[in-house]
Amino acid sequence: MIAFPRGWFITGTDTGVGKTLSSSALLEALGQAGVRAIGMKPVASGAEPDAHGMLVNDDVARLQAASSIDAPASAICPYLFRLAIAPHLAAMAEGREIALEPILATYAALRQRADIVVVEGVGGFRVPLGPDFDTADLAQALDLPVILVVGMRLGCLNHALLTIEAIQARGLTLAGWIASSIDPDMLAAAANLDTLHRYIDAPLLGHVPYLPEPDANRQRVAAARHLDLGRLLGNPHHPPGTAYVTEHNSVAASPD
Ligand SMILES: Nc1ncnc2c1ncn2[C@@H]1O[C@H](COP(=O)(O)OP(=O)(O)OP(=O)(O)O)[C@@H](O)[C@H]1O
Ligand SMILES: C[C@H](N)[C@H](N)CCCCCC(=O)O
Ligand SMILES: [Mg+2]
Repeated sequence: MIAFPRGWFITGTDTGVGKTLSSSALLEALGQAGVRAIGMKPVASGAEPDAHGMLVNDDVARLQAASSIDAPASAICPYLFRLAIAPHLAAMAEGREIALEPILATYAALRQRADIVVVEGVGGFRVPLGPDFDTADLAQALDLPVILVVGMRLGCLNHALLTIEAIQARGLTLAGWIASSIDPDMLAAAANLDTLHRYIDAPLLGHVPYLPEPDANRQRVAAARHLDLGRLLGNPHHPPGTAYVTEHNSVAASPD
């Protein structure tokens, strides 16, 4: 019996900070460890028509490519909108509303097929989805531990600490955080990382350095090498006989 968590809700300090890169890298590492893992993007805004006129969202495509289980975009993204704007506004522009139930149904269906579901939010932790709910409510409804991706740029300290306050205010568990160096010119980057280390009472799951790799698949594989899956999955209290992922991403039986 492999004792895996059901998955994680991936949030970020903002939009464009590395949630998709980190989510796909996590999926990559899980797949390499033999785990049946699939990515989910409940709400995506910003899509372009492909050669067949089908709307394609880059996040969804990257999560699909990283997953070890095949699924069509519609099975992992119940709400896909054309305009690359706040999702509730993108929905409004199409005369649609985002509701919780279809998202929970999509997640439940994925849970039937995968050991682990990596759910990528949209933007930061408190993005409005409709008149009476937002992404924090969604995280709460999914009841998954949260991984925070901190985009390392000036301003990230405040965004990270406020986001963690909001996560905890919802009674959710911060399973860990990932630093993503999105700004190669950030001043005092190491000192900022050290400050986050001291303030954040949750494990650093990895620091993804600046990876200017234009190919998304190669960038994902490179980023996966910087994640410590053992720290995310492993813990000192494995019940004897369960299997877990070691720091070398190999599934191993825990010592009796
Ligand atoms: N560590 C990094 N090194 C180099 N480029 C990065 C890094 N992290 C993210 N990027 C790039 O920054 C852009 C935004 O990253 P990503 O799409 O993962 O952000 P996001 O938080 O998922 O954004 P959104 O809110 O739109 O979902 C992408 O082009 C990605 O390749
Ligand atoms: C379009 C972008 N890439 C994201 N998908 C949506 C980001 C929503 C941010 C909303 C906000 O906090 O202002
Ligand atoms: Mg994304």
